[in-house]
Amino acid sequence: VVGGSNSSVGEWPWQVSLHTTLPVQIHKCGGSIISDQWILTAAHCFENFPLTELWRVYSSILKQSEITNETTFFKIQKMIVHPRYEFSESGYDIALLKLDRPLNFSALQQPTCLPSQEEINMEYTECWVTGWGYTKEKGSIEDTLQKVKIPIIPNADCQFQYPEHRITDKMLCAGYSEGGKDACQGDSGGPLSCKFENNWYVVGITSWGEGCARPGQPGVYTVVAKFVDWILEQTLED
Ligand SMILES: COC(=O)Nc1ccc2c(c1)CCCCCCC[C@H](NC(=O)/C=C/c1cc(Cl)ccc1-n1cnnn1)c1nc-2c(Cl)[nH]1
Repeated sequence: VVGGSNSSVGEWPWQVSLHTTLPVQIHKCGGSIISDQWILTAAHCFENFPLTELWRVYSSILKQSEITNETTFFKIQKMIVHPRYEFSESGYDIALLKLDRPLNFSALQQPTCLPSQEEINMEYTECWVTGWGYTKEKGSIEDTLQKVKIPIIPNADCQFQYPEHRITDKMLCAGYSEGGKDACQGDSGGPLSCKFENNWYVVGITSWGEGCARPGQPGVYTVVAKFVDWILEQTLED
């Protein structure tokens, strides 16, 4: 996250850190708790790491330094990548992870709400992107979970800013025309969380952008509302 600040304990209790263990253990992506056994994240995180055995899910973490060999984690029982995903910039950048066991909700780990399916993206006026990603383009993973408030912008404006891309209705863009605040490498898969009538919703999944926090190059997010049917089909089936 570029231009953000440190989150406090329990501020984003649905945020998880997804690690792979080989060749060394490192943070790879963010994710969001949406039920006691399901994590919502980005499909692109698994492109070169499709084996569930290689992944660890850490919840109720504020600092990456809290993670040691003794820290408990969840294994992934099932990984569902959207069947129409090809690469981030063509959309459908969404995946579901079923945990090997249900997690117990607490102040530090609990689900966020899925948005309703109506097109109300523009009514969200309080949206934040969170993650342990870089704070500048050639950065490194942050220890403390970062947060930054970023406005959702109309897709028409976003399409003008990305003339070589097709910004679909299943993508949303968020950013400041002057840049300076954005997601960045290591944040993907994490939530764009919006507060609406005193509840928090995972409105977007951090997906891609041209550089980080550049003027006129907003971040592009998967519109979760467009996939609620798919999410329910995949998760309620179990
Ligand atoms: C010590 O541990 C580490 O350094 N870990 C570690 C450190 C970094 C990374 C990994 C692990 C995961 C790589 C593979 C999966 C994921 C591959 C793609 C992923 N993209 C993003 O997270 C965000 C993109 C992004 C999203 C928005 Cl909305 C706006 C601008 C964006 N950016 C444009 N340019 N940079 N950001 C990424 N993530 C990383 C890179 Cl490197 N790129």
